[in-house]
Amino acid sequence: MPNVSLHRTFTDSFTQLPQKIQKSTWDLVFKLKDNPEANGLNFERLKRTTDSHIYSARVNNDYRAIILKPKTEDVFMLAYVDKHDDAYRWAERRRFEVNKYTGTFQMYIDSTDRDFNEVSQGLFSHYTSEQLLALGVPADVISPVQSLKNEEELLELGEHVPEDAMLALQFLAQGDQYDDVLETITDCRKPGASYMESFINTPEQVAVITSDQHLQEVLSASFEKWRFYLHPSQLELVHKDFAGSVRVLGGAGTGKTVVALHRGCNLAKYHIQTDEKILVTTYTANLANILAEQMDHLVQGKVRNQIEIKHIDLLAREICEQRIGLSIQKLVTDEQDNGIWEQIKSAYQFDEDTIQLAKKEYKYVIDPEGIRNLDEYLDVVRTGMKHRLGKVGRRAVWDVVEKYRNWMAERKWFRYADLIRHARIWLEENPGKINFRVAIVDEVQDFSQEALKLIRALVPINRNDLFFVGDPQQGIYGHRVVMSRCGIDIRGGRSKRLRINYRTTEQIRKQAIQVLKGIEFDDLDGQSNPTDDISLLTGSKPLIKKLSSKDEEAGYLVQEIKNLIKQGYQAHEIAIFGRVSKTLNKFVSQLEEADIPVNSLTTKSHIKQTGVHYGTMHRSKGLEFRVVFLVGMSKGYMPLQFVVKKQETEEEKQIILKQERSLFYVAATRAREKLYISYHGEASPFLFPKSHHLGYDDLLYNERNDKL
Ligand SMILES: Nc1ncnc2c1ncn2[C@@H]1O[C@H](COP(=O)(O)OP(=O)(O)OP(=O)(O)O)[C@@H](O)[C@H]1O
Repeated sequence: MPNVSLHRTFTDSFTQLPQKIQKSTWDLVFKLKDNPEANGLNFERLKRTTDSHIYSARVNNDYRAIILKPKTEDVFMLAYVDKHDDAYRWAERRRFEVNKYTGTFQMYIDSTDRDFNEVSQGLFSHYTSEQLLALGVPADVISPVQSLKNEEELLELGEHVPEDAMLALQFLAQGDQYDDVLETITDCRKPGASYMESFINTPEQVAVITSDQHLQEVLSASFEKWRFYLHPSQLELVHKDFAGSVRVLGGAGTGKTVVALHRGCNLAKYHIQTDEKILVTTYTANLANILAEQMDHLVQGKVRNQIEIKHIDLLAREICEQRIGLSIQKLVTDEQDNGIWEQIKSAYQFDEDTIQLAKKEYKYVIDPEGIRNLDEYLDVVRTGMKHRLGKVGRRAVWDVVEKYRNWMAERKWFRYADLIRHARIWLEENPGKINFRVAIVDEVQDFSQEALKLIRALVPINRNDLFFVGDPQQGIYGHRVVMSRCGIDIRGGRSKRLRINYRTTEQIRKQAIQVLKGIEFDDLDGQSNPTDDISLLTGSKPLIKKLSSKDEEAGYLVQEIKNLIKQGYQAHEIAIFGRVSKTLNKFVSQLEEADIPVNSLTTKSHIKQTGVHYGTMHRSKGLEFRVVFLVGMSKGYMPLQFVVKKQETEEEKQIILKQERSLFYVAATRAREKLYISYHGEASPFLFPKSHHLGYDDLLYNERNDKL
């Protein structure tokens, strides 16, 4: 029986088909698998293609599938399906090859009839043809590549370069060392491959079908690519047996969540005992919901039940209520918490300076370090705090803190951070009372030190015990952590990076990342963390639009959304984000007036299949949409002048500014295909950053501007 494989372009084209045609295509695949000679398949070689082993097969009267059938091997690879003429046109100039240097399967559009002149100061002038060949650039593509002057021209070559070679070239263009790029390639590929071997070497593009059930799964799934096409760099992280805890960092859209889900699923299936459990956790409730939904796609039944998915606050709350027996009268928000400090001040007649110092010490030292008593506070090293605070000062601070804590305890009021601390202390004092065999943590950059210690206390030290994924550039909650100080020991080989962005186009990624230029991010363990990803997709440049008033901006938004819907975009594939929810009201009401359905994104809401989604930029975390509008991006509102201004010290202001930059980066990278940024009055300095240092003139809201 022949082996059947599906190329990613086949799954892409399949999803676009009407349901009836999908059914016929499905029948075709099964027939092909059983007997390619069967009547009615019209399995015939395409004459016009550059390759002699490309065939078409009949789906029905109108539709054809394009299939690769090498002469010497009993394998079929389905490459594309579409209406007869469109399918033929798609195949016409497409080459299907095994690269003899990398052993990868390569598909690209022939461009040998064009003239390319080698340039002396080109993008790749300092590499020899041999060096480029070794990276997997096909011989025919060497001269187009050597004619390139800049990165933009490289991206324009698009499908004329095979995907794996394009990635290697993009990394080189970005400044990676040649040897490093070559090593990454040779690490995961094997030269001298047959077609079948090349499919296996290229798992990000070709799904090799292993059984009828597998074929059923691939065909009946709704074709989320991430379920079947993983890059070797992702697959390694899913399957590798690690001696201890692992941290995977990568920019937005590099597939960290995808890897975390697959790894959780893989460990649950093959590595844990039936009475053991895996914890999958993240920072917010709605992200935990999304993770649970996606995990349901990967695994069901008994194995799924061994995977518990919960956000960290809920986990801590359950431990506090169900294990420790805490009775929680009220969960205090940040705003209410500020009010409590004010009350302590007037009840005990503390002066403003003492209260402010105590608050700051609580926020940056006592709370993050999980300090329980004065002795611990007197001993602690106040990491990151610029001003010395001696014993007398600390005693004075502790006097206020004790009163604050008593105030909360008497009323049985808690913040989530308190619940995390209580749960952590209880777990450390009661080892083995709750055990997970493995914990997988998504969005680790948003976890506090206490939360990380809680995770550590939940999982005994073992092989593959903890798996963290995150992006320090997306830290929007201001936690400063050093993982090694939380009992989490990540040695060199277990600190990994993902660098290929699968979500956003390179143009959107570039616009988003420029706001972080020159800003230092560490790897959550004190070492620097580079920002050097690349995107696989290309598209149009983000559109930045200046409007003269808020009304005009709202009108513009409505018009653009109407246009997109006319072009075939569904309303739910579009999202609008603003810095604060108040900003959005006007925009939302105008959309409603124009009869465009809308959906608010709240803490617990799910992505729905109807209506344009809207919410604050904080709500955009972890989500993705085909089109994103960032509205109200005016000076004074991005970064939000009010939160920057209310910080006491310059140092605190800079911390908030960094968070605001990250917030912009997060929201902009939610866009898969199109990003629209609009403002009225003066532009946010994040839109056209001149330098990474922002003076206060760049931030202050100009009172003459139209109010948002
Ligand atoms: N190998 C792959 N092939 C195709 N699509 C992929 C692949 N890996 C990830 N994706 C897709 O890329 C998008 C981003 O993936 P994912 O959400 O895992 O990224 P992330 O790194 O967690 O992003 P963020 O940090 O921004 O939340 C998703 O749509 C996902 O389905």
